[in-house]
Amino acid sequence: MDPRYDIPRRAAGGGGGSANSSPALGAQSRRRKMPPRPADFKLQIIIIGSRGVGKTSLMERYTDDTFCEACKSTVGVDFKIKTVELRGKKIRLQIWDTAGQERFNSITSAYYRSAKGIVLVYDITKQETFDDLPKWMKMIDKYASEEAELLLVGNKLDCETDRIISKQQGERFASRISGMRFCEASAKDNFNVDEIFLKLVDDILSKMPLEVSNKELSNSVLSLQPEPEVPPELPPPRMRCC
Ligand SMILES: Nc1nc2c(ncn2[C@@H]2O[C@H](COP(=O)(O)OP(=O)(O)OP(=O)(O)O)[C@@H](O)[C@H]2O)c(=O)[nH]1
Repeated sequence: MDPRYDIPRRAAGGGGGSANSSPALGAQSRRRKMPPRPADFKLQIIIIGSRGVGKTSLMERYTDDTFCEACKSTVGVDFKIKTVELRGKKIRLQIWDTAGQERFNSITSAYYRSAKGIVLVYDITKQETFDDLPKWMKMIDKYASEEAELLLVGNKLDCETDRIISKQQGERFASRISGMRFCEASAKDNFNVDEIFLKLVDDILSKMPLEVSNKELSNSVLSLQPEPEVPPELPPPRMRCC
């Protein structure tokens, strides 16, 4: 993986060995403990694509390193937060996972506008999820910001023997859309999952003019009051369970 993608790995065993320290040392280290540095930056990323392509699985693999074999379909939208460090900045990522079912489009479309990055997913073993891509591009054109970074992901790479959509087909689709990147991944095998999100964030940061990023930076540092996780005009996301 690119060494610039310097993400804090979840500490194995939960917290630097303090569980084995003596009580006195524990108290001492507690006194010395610095409060975590607040995030410099907030970014929203939205995951879209047809039903069952693995949007939730990619999000959960990235944020919690878990995989669910028999998940329920997402209803409306769900989200997770993950903090990453990139280009010397601490970035708080808000990742929106949207329902693939068309009947939720009126809810999910409201979340496109604020996304700085869009992950469009299809399933390499399901032709119809690839055929649906132009429909999702129409949603992007209609509802997303023109500046949003786009990444096309062919998921379920672990199912190579059932593959219907070749890598070249995915590449060709992405190459026809200005600035769209492409990769294949497997949420199940945890292949290319970190890379999807980190590459997208890196692209977002790299295209931000310095003055804009400084402005956004100071805005986010100044607005330390709790921010609403959901845009106020939108209904709260409906959570799913596995
Ligand atoms: N083999 C394999 N199965 C996967 C992978 N990712 C997801 N799945 C499975 O595909 C099914 C659908 O996954 P979800 O993550 O719920 O798909 P989704 O796109 O969020 O679906 P909707 O919420 O209905 O839009 C589940 O049974 C997952 O276990 C993968 O990389 N490989």
